[in-house]
Order: sequence, then C-alpha cells, then structure tokens
Amino acid sequence: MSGPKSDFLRIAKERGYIHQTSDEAELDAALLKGGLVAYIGYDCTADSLHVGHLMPTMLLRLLQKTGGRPIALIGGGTTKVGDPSGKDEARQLLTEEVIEANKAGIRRTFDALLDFNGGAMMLDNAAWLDELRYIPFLRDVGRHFSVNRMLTMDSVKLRLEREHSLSFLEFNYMLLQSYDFLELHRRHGAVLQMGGSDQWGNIVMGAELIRRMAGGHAHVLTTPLLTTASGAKMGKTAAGAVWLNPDRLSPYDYWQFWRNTEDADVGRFLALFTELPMDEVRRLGALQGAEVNDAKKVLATEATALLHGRAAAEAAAETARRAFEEGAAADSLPSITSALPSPFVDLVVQAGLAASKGEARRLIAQNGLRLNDAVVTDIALTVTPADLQDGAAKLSAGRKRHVLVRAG
Ligand SMILES: Nc1ncnc2c1ncn2[C@@H]1O[C@H](COP(=O)(O)OP(=O)(O)OP(=O)(O)O)[C@@H](O)[C@H]1O
Ligand SMILES: N[C@@H](Cc1ccc(O)cc1)C(=O)O
Repeated sequence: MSGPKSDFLRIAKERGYIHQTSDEAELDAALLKGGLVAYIGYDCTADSLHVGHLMPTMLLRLLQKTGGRPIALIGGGTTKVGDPSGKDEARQLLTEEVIEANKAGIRRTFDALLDFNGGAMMLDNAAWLDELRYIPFLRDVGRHFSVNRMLTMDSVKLRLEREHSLSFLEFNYMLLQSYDFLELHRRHGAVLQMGGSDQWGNIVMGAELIRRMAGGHAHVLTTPLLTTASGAKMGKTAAGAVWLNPDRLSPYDYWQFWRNTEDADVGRFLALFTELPMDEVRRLGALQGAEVNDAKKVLATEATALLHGRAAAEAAAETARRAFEEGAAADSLPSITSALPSPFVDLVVQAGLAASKGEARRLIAQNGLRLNDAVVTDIALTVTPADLQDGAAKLSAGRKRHVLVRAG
C-alpha cells in the first residue's frame, strides 16, 4: 500500500501517533467514507488524567478534526474491576464516592480537547456494566472467550510468568472492555477502538466479539507508549505525575514541564503535542545549540495553549521569562556542592530551603518545591547528574528562594 489516503491516518502516521493497527488498508477505506465512530476508554483511577493519556486523546481530537466522531468513554464500571494490563499488581479498589469524584475531574480534559457541540460524545460504561446480570452475561458473552486464549494475553501471561497474583476479578476485565466495544458498536456504530500499546489485547478481543455477536467488522489502533529520549515512561517522570487538570498542576508548572524537555525529544513532542504544521515542526526540531531553547519555548506555549487556553499559556511564558531574567541578572544564586545522585529532600535540607526532611516532604505535598523550575510531587525523587543544566540543578522553594546544586 502506498500510504494511507484518509486525512486521519495520513496525519496520525506523519506525526508519530501510531504503534500498531489491525488492518490499515481496511481502516483507511472505512475512514474515507467519513463520519467514522471511534472510542477510547479511560478508567477513573485518579481525579485527573496525566500527560501519558494525552497521546491517545490527541487522536480523538484529530479524528474529530478530520470528520470522524470521537467517543470518550469514562470507565465508571471498569474502574471497579481494575485493568491488569501493564500492571504488576492489582490496583487498590476504589469506593463509589472516589470513582464519582475522579470521573468529574477526568471530564475536564475532554471539555478542553473535544467539541461536544460538534459531534463528540462522552459516555460512562457504568450505564451498561452496572446492571449486567452475571449468569446471562456468562452465557451470552463469556461463552465466546476461550480461557486458553486469555492465558496467552500479555496482561495475564506476564503476571503468571512472574508468579504475581492475578485475581479472578481482574481476569474478567478483558471481557468487560470487549463488551464495551460491542455495546458502543450496537448503540453508536463504533468501529474503531484506540488506546495505548498495552491495550492491544483487550481491544482485539473486543473486535472479535463484535464479529461473533454482531457480525460487524471493527478495527484496532494503538499508540506507542510514550517515553523520553532517555527511556523513562512519560507521565510519571522522576518528579511525579504530570497532571492535566490545572488544580493538580498549574498552567505555569505545565508550561515548565514542556520547557524542560530533553533536546532529543523536542521535534517528536512538537509533532505529538502541538498542532503546528509539520514544516514548522521540522524546522524547530532541527534547531541546534542554544536555539533549541527557542523551540522548547514554542513547544511549551503551544502544548499549554491546547489544554489551558492561549491566555494562560502566554501568561506562563511571560512569568517564566521574568523569573529567568531576574535569576540571570542576579547571577548570584547561592549554591551548594553535593555528591550526586542524592535524594531531593536531602539536598533541600542541605540548601537550607527546609529545616528538616519532614518539612521538605510537607512542602512537596503542597507543591511548594521545584527542581529546575518543575514542581516536584514525588517525595522519593533522586537528583542525578542528568538533572544538571550548565553544571547546576536549581532547587526552589516558592517563587523566590533558589539554590543551585553542583556535583562535587
Ligand atoms: N506514557 C504513556 N504513553 C502512552 N500511553 C500511556 C502512557 N501512560 C499511560 N498511557 C495509556 O493510558 C491508559 C491508562 O494507563 P495507566 O492505567 O497505566 O495509567 P495510570 O493509571 O495513570 O498509571 P499507573 O497506575 O501505572 O501509574 C492506558 O491506555 C495506557 O496505555
Ligand atoms: N482499560 C483501559 C481503560 C478502558 C476502559 C473501558 C474500555 O471500554 C476501554 C478502555 C485502561 O486501563 O486504560
């Protein structure tokens, strides 16, 4: 095949969103007919999505822009079960109240990225999963699932191989996600499910269920698991999760997160997390030396504008510029020398930014400490030589107190 003809697949490929598809040519043909309905499911495990969720969600946005109909499916039902995919251990079970609160938080990101007046839909699988009756479900849906086959799926196999327990509750997750796909196919004509690469097995099983129970043809598309150039899974960085809701992580801190992108990631992230034309992305991605910093600022402002609006993004850029200029003008920030790697809290105490490790941890809980201008949320964070920028890492308490750490 000479490359996809539909705008959605062509752009998704060019910008780096695709890891695997079930049948690219057939999906392309279905997309060309217009109005294709696709969904992504999100479990309500926290009251905000994080930056790792952004990559698949950008695809829902692209689908809408290219004439398709995206469904953001909130997993009010599946969260009660817990997906074992990509997880070494069972998740802690959440109460109904926590799930409800998390749902409300998650919705806010979809409001920012999708147009619900223009055909996008937001649904909750609790609507059909909560009322399932066990025996009828086993008879109608369970009989299409071969346990032999389920045992070969990564989500199950990896736990068995590592001799980590997989509860019977979790073992059912695959059936429920598959049933969601069938339900969305029947109710809304969904023919494509997308997700991160760890969702491949769950999605394929759903497409098969649609074939068996509805005689329909459904497609699968997964995105790569987002890692930084140095190999860390993105979303949960060393400094903690990068949340999408502004009350969890302010637009300023979100801007700083993108501003601190590693040089080698700038082009890739501009393609994935901004909507700048690809010519511009390639030009910015090719900048070298000190100019890379200009590309990082564009990335930070464009990515922040998508989520929090242009005004908040520009305000963040301006605050950062002023903070930098003041810091540079002073050029007299106090500095300490320490062996690296070292726990962040130890350095904070050594730098005099907190009186004790306990106080440092409390400050972290209040989002009061930063490393290189990015807010730190992980009390166990370790500062390594990779954190040094021009030979020093910057620790900050609040907006005004800064100390440089040099390796010694
Ligand atoms: N770094 C990432 N890159 C791409 N997709 C991701 C990333 N992180 C999470 N996802 C996707 O988001 C969905 C939810 O993932 P997951 O349940 O692992 O997130 P989480 O609950 O916030 O993370 P965890 O509990 O592991 O800290 C999955 O479909 C997964 O593929
Ligand atoms: N299993 C997905 C969430 C999901 C839930 C329900 C679905 O129908 C689809 C996806 C995850 O863990 O990220």
